[in-house]
Parts: sequence; structure tokens; C-alpha cells
Amino acid sequence: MANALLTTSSSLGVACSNTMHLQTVPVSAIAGGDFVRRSSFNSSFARGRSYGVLISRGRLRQEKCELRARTRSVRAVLVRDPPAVESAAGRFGGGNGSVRTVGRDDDSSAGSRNGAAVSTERTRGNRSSGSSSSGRDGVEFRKASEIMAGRGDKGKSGTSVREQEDVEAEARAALRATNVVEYDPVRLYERYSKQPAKVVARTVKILTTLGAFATDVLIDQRTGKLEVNMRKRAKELREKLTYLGPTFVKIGQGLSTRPDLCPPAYLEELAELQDALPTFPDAEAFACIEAELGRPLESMFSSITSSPVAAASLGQVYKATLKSTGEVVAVKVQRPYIEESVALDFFLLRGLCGLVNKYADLVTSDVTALLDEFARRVYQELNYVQEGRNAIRFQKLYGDRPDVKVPGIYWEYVSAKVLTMEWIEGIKLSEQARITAQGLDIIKLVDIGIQCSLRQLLEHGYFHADPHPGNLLATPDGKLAFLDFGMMSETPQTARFAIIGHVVHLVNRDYDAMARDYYALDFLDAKVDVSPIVPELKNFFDDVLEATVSELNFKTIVDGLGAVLYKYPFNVPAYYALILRSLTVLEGLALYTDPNFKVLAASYPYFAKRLLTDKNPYLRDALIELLFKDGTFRWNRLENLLVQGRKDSDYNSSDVMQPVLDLLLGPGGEELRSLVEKEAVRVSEALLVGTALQSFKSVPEPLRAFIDRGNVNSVIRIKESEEAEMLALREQVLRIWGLLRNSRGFDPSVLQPIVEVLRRSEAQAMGGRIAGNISRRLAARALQQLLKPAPTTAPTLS
Ligand SMILES: Nc1ncnc2c1ncn2[C@@H]1O[C@H](COP(=O)(O)OP(=O)(O)OP(=O)(O)O)[C@@H](O)[C@H]1O
Repeated sequence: MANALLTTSSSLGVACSNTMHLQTVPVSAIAGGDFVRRSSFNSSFARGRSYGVLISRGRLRQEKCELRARTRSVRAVLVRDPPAVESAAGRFGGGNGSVRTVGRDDDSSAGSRNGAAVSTERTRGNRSSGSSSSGRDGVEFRKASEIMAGRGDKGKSGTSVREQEDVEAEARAALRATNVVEYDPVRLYERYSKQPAKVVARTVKILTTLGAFATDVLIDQRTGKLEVNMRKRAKELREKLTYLGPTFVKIGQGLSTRPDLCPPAYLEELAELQDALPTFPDAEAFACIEAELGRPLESMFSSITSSPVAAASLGQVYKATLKSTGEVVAVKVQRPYIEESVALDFFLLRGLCGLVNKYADLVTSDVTALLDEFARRVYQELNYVQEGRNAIRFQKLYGDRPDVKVPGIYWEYVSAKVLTMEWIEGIKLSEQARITAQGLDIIKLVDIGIQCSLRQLLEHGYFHADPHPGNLLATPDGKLAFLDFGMMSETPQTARFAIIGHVVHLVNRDYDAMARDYYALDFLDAKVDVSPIVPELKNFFDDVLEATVSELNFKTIVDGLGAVLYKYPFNVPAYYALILRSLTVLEGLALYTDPNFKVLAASYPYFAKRLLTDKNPYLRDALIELLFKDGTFRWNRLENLLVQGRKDSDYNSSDVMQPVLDLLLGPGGEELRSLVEKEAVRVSEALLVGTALQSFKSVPEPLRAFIDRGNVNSVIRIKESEEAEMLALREQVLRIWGLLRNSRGFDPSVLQPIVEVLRRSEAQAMGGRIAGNISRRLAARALQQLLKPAPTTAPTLS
């Protein structure tokens, strides 16, 4: 019956957020014909978007729906009676955060109200829990064990029925969100250039509010009370940003994580913008949930807090219990009219940025581009379906780590403005006293955050771009839970490798390589000559790196690089700011507990591991360059990398040096082979001669006289300085061998390529004190010995 009512064809339908009671869905999703009414849809297309007028059953209801171009054609329009805000308010009431139990719904059609035979309610990345119950929505819930086992319900395509259901549930959520608007500065211009009164009123409000604050700070400065009044002014700024609404709250949130821009008093005050913001009326929130999901509240939740548990910039969050399964969920509801509010602000701020670009010569970055990037992100955050997808993707990439938790998404209760997630019990990372009282270790949690961030930024490149302390929870079992996936970002692959290389070059004070990295990092144009940068980098870092690199804090490095690069026409792509921000936030959190915490020291094992094991040619070449400087092998660099790399939880020593070893026998490895051959001579010399020297020294004094009148050097002919060098090299090689040998998963046979190289016929030109062929054979034999099945302890060649 429903099919007969359809208009045009498309796989997508349309939902109108501002009408709340209107929704279109695809044919397959329509089941309850009683609420599908005759409808027609007229559309006109303008600038890739369509504006439709929807008319339903005699009663003319004109609703302007903004549709995305791709959803121009509509298949059916479901019209529901507008849920009365008052009735929702009456049922759930305002309140003080208490949980109200919602009585059993006697509306038997509740479950299929949106026309879909709902078979899956949630998509949980980890699916570790779940109950088996038969929902009233026709929902068949399975036991977690069944889900985990992915029991024999694979469809023909190989996808499990469950996965298929998830996809369908997500698609239905997407249908409820086809009305989302994307950031489009041109459209904003068109919209607001026709509404001068609105623009002027808002401009006056912003200028007077922020002007009053600026005046107060100016007076403080003139009267020498800047320091004394700092806390008061910080509070004032927080209140003024809150008063100005979501866009300014977002800006304040950004500032709250920038210790380079704000003094500590401001950082602390602005941090409150993270989730202690004014709430909007619960009645409106409940009405929004019903309208967006097309079902009465009581048909979905058996209980829901009567006021929000948290209110953030774009939405507020309720804690609820799903009626169908009894699972506890977090329901995030978007603030009303938020798009209108941010749109006008971005229009105004863009105008301001245009002026800055034009007249402020001191500002070298394109601030309009930065604002556009920021605005685009804020707009993305307004689509909760996208946020749900982000959470799922995040879970897939990083949720397998035993110490990371990501909330599952309940797609049947998701739309553009409503997001229902698994409830995460935990304490915010900013509440350090409470965390410690629970017996949890802040530094360990921060370390989990850093390790997970490094993998986000540098492995998959998909990262949480808003990791403020309000979005990070410590769970009772010591895991780190990530919340709020509205703002995600990506690091391009080339940049990921370049960053790893750059950090390693920095740690190894390889300033030439560091300067060249700025091309790969996209900071400098290939035409810019980097040679003058080298001495400047050396100047700055030789001083600050005086102690050890791991003692450097992140801010010093960033400031140092900034000071050097400032003089050159450099440009920092937006994602670097986000990367720096996420690591700075984590470093800041750790500093509260341990003032000596250094993010670089905590991250370096990851960098070392990547460099030692990654097969990417850029990283492999960076490793070779690092190890073979001016034709000699730098054993101390290798030792340092091994010492650091094995601290990484994912370190597997059988992968170590694999990229280099692979190259060694390959067609492009000639240069490397000759370096290895040369080094093999040096090492075999050091091992053999060093062993002889040591053996001689272990001979009792009186007996030494028998060996060439007590002077071993007369046998081996060696200077004292060379002897010291040789013994040091021998010690180092044995230490490195020990590091490898004692590492988890090390298989000595992986070094076979070195033996192969030494056996090759072209490896003839072996110089050194011991004749070439002998040296080569000895080196090969010594290695062969080493490569025998592993003894329980590291071998000593002496
Ligand atoms: N799954 C969850 N379990 C428990 N609490 C949650 C959950 N999701 C959100 N919260 C609470 O709600 C707060 C706000 O949520 P969230 O950060 O997702 O909202 P937002 O409007 O996107 O915030 P922001 O201003 O950071 O962009 C969180 O800081 C947390 O206290």
C-alpha cells in the first residue's frame, strides 16, 4: 500500500529537521501504512540544492526543506502529527538530573513507527556485551557470545546477517539525517547579505561583549593589575564566550588547550567550556528526540534522566535505559537552532578574517582558510550520524587495543540531531584527584592516550581532533575511553612518514636531514633553499638538546622550530596544529601529576619502532641514512633505536631491520652491500682482535711473558687508541646483539641476508688488518655462529 504512494525514485529519502514531524524514507523502510499519507513533492533546484514544499492530505503544510543535491529525488514522505513539546515535557518533566522511569508504552505500533522493521538497534565496535531479549519493535536481540562468535549466519556475500542488519540500521539513521547542511561560505554570503538587520545586531552584540572584556584587560594593564585580576578576567572571558553561544564556546575550547597562547588561569577557566555549559530546556530536547526518531520517548527508553548529565557546546547528554534491552545509553541531543547560530557567526568572522588577510601584514597565514577549515569541522560536528560513523571507524582502527574503550553506537536511535551511544562509566581525565582516589594511575592513562594518539596520527592517519580532557574518561578498570567523535581529522600518508623521520632526525641531531624534511612535510616550497636553515637549527637545538632529547618538552621544540622557520616563507598545514594540540593536551594532563613528564620521551619508543620496522621506502631510506653516516655504520644510533624501540608495546624484534635487510639482497642494494661489507670487516676485526686482546689480558701476568715478550700488540700490531676503539666497538656490537637476542620474537635467521652478502663473489675487496678473504670468511663464520639456534642467554664472543 505504501508503495502506491511513492513519488520519484531514489535510494535515499529526506527528513526535514526544522519540521521535525516530517520524514521521508525509502520504500523498503515503510511498513506502517497508516501514517504514510498522500504527498507530493515539488522541488526547485538552486545552486546544487533543492527547496521543496511539502503538501500533505488537504492540510497545507509548507515546510522549506533544504536538501542536498544528491537527495533531490524523494520516494515517499511520511507525515506525522507534530509531537507536542508540552506533552513530552509533561511526561518527563524538568528536573534535577534524577532518573524518571517511563511506564510501559501501550502503543503497540511504537516499534515500527518509523516504518522500519527494526532488527538491529546498535552497532557496537567491540560488542562485548548485550542481552538477549525480544524487543517490542520486533527486535530480536542476540546474546553477546553469539555475536562474538559471528555464528554461522553468514549471507551469500560473506557478510554476517548481523553486519547486514547494522548496515541497514545505519542506513536508516542516515535517512533521518539527509537534511544536514554543509559549510558553504558562498551560500552564507548569499543568505546574510540579504539580512543586514540580523548581521548588524549580531555584530553589535559581539563587539560590545568582547569590547567590554578587552577594555577591562586594557585598564588592568594600565593600572598594573594584570596579574592580580587574571583569574577574574579569565572567568569574565569564559562567561562572555558562553553568552555569545556555540561558535565562541568552540573558539574558547580551542584556546583552553593552547598553553602557548593563554596563561594558566585562562586555560583552567576556559576548560570549563568543555562540558559545563548552560543547558537548554529538557522539554525541547525530548521533543527533538521524538521528532528526529519518529517515536514517542517511552517507546524507546524505560528511563531517562529528567535533566542532562552534561551540557556541551553543541548538545546536551542524557543518561537513559533502552526499553528493548535494558542497556544503559548516553543520548546526545543537539541544541535547537544551532546551525542558524553558527552560520551567522562564521559569516561575520569570515568578513573579519578577510580584513586581517588584507591589512595585517604581520599575520603571514591565510586566516580565512584557517577559519573555513574550522567552520567546516564545526558543521561536520552538527551531523550526529557522521559522528556515529566516526566512532565506529575509530573503534575498528584502535578499539582492539586492550586499554582503549570506544562507545558503541545504537543506530536505531540516531539521527542528525540525536546520537545514542553506549554509556561509559568513568571519570574525566581532568578530575585527577578522583582518578587517584580510585587507585588509578594518571600517568599510565596519559601514556595510553599518547600511544593511541601516535597510532592515530602516524599509523592510520585518522585521528580524534578534539581530545580535550572532557572527552577522555578513565574507566574503573583502568582503560582510557574516548568520547565525542564529532571532530576527526586525517594526516596524509606522506606527512605521516615525514613526521616520523623528522622526529628521529631531531633526536639524532641530524640537522641537514631535518632541514630537508621541511620539503616532505610540506612546510616549504621545493624552490626554497634550506641550507641556511641548517646552522640555525644547529644553533637552537645544540643548546636545548644539551642534556638528553627526552628531557625536552614538546612546547620547547615547537617554539624552537617556530622561531627558526619564522624567517622563511613556510606554511603549516592545518592538521599539524591539530596533531600538536592533541599531544600538548596529553602532556599538559600529565604535567599536573608529574612535572617532569615529557611527551617526547614517552613517544620516542614508537618512533624508533616504526623506523626500525616499517617497510615504507621513505622510512627505510631514513633509517639507512641514519645508520650509515659518511660511509661508516653508527652503532650507537642502532643501539639507541633498539633500546627505545623495544619499549614500545607492539615491538617485535623479528621485524627489526627487515626493511634494510630486504634491500640488502635486492637489485637496488649495491651501495648498501658495499657499506655492509666494509662494516663487516670492521666488526669482525673488532670481535676477533678485541677477543684476542681481552684473552691476552685475562692471561695471568707471569704467563704473559711467554706471548711475544708480554706485548700482544706486537702480535696483532695495533695502536693503543685503535685498541680502545676496537674494544668499544666490540662491546657495543655484543650489547646490540644481546638486545636483539633477548627481545621477544627474535629469530636470528632474519640476519641471513648479511651472511649472503659476505659470501657473494663480489665481496672481494675487503681491506683491513686481516687479509680480505680471510676477513670475509671469518665475518661470515662469526655470523653463522651467532645465527645458530638461540641459547637461553646472549652469547659472548669472547
Ligand atoms: N557515551 C557516553 N558515556 C558517558 N558520558 C558521556 C558519553 N558521551 C558523552 N558523555 C558526557 O557528555 C559530555 C559531552 O559530550 P560530547 O563531548 O560528546 O558533546 P559535544 O557537544 O560534542 O561536546 P564538545 O563541546 O566537546 O564538542 C561528555 O564530556 C561526557 O561527560
